[in-house]
Amino acid sequence: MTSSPPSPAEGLDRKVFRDFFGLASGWWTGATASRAWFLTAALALCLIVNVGINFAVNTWNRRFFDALENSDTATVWWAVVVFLWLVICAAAVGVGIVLSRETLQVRWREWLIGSLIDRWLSGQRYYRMGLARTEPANPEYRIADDTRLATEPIVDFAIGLTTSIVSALTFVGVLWVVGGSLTVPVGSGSIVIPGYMVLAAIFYGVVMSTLMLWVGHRLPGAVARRNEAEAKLRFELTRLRENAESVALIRGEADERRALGSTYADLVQRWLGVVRRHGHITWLTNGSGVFVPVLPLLLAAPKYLSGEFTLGQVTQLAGAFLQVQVAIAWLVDHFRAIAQCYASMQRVTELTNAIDDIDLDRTAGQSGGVVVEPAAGGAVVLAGLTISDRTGRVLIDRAEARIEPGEKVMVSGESGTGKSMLVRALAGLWPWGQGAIALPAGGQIAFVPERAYLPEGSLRGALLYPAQSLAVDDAVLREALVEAGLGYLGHRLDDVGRWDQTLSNGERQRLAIARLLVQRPDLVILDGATSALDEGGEARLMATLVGALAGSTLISVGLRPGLEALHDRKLVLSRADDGARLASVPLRPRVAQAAGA
Ligand SMILES: Nc1ncnc2c1ncn2[C@@H]1O[C@H](COP(=O)(O)OP(=O)(O)OP(=O)(O)O)[C@@H](O)[C@H]1O
Repeated sequence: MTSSPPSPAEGLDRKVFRDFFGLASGWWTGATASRAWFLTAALALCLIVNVGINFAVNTWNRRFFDALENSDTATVWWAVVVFLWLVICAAAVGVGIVLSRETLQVRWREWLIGSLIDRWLSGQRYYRMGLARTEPANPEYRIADDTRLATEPIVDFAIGLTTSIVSALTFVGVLWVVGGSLTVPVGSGSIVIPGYMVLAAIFYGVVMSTLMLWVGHRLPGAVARRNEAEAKLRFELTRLRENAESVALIRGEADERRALGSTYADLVQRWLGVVRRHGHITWLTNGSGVFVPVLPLLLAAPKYLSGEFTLGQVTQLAGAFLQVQVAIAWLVDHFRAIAQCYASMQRVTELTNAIDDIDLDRTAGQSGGVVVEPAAGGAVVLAGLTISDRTGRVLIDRAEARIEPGEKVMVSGESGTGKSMLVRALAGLWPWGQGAIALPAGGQIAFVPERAYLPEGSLRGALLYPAQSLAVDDAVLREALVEAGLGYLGHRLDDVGRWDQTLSNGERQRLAIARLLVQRPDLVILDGATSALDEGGEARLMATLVGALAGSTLISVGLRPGLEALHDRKLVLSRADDGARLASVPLRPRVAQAAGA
């Protein structure tokens, strides 16, 4: 059962922003910089022109209402024509904003996904994080969805911020110039408040934003916790699907249902927490939504009634007040999106931090790390190889071995003595420990685990994987299938499907061996690669492999004793308290057996 997802701290952590922007700003500085800056500049230009159009509409309002008040028919008609042009310009700039904004979002996310996938896949980090148990839950969701949920709102924030600043400067100017000062009688004298509409607009905006921050500061944490619970539910459903056969065979549905029910109940609780906080925020947003259009009319009313303002000026001031409000309180409008975005940024940075940590682990292992290097001469050499786990517990102690080119060596030992660890170390996937492994330089190396990976696609693709570009004749592929005991699949080379699901365990293992017969690597390392076959079938398949790859070095782990005859030597791991010991045991010469097989 997976553990409950961690609850992110409430509030916003600045490190998350720093880490995320450190990562995501690479789009503007790397090879993609010219495209990134072009889209950014295009968007900024559209936004500035858009504020210009808003200013023109605001001025238009004043002219139009003044003309109505003065029954000036000629100006009213002129205003109608100008308005039609303003509509066309507003529509065109709107299209410009949508296209530049969405293209920027798509391209930025494309870059971010690409760079995350590169970081995740390179150096087998996707696998090593699992081994080290430091992988954050659902990395695939973080790469596929959180990148979108994090980047899209940031672009929208940037748009809101740019529009707000330009708009605030423009319309504060309108309020200042058109609104003028207000003279308030006090006792026998009076007080003059200069730019009173500006002061009122700024005061109202700041008060509302502060209230919003105060009421909404717990929302980001609540959204992050809900997203974690969503991710857990998805993970558990996926895990159930992946283990469908095992669960179905032991009739585990009721237990799974109970576990899923408790996960879903937790999600619902966290969701309701978000709903409650949205409710609190809506008090403010809706109240303010009704109040804001009326407030400037109330503020302008005294000067209109005293004849200082025309109707046009009142309309213009009301519009400008609203624009300043929207500008100052842009945070209010975007609060929910910030919360959503923060949670996703956090999930992306958790993944990149885990990736960085696994690299640190590799280079700064307590004992210097296992060094895997190519060496001339073609031999596989283990020199002072100690393999430990991440805590420093020694699993294999100071192993020494030299496997000559073409030699066939069997690695055996009781369960848990570290045979698979040795294979991981040979593959460069287990960094913890010390000592050195030399592998043949330039030679092709194939690792075949117990459950061979078969990609989706044609059978031909599965046989050639990962050397898809290898030009191999169909006859050779069919011959390999026949030799591996899969001759009946020979006519299905181009059949596309999920071969990993349609083949049985034994067939999958035979296919992995057929792959070796096609690709003919110089060094083959098998880890339980034929364990699903019956003893006779395994012996025949191994004899075929040994015979076909006579010149290749073979290291095979976990094979039944009956196969000793096909190997030159045995490396035996024997359990000891301070780490298993590796010893070399000679076997009878195999030439005759292999040839006779
Ligand atoms: N990811 C891991 N992190 C820490 N320790 C691990 C990890 N995987 C395995 N081990 C431990 O390392 C030891 C050796 O495991 P390994 O899988 O290499 O044994 P093995 O000899 O291949 O066993 P078997 O024959 O049963 O497959 C075991 O004690 C196991 O618990």
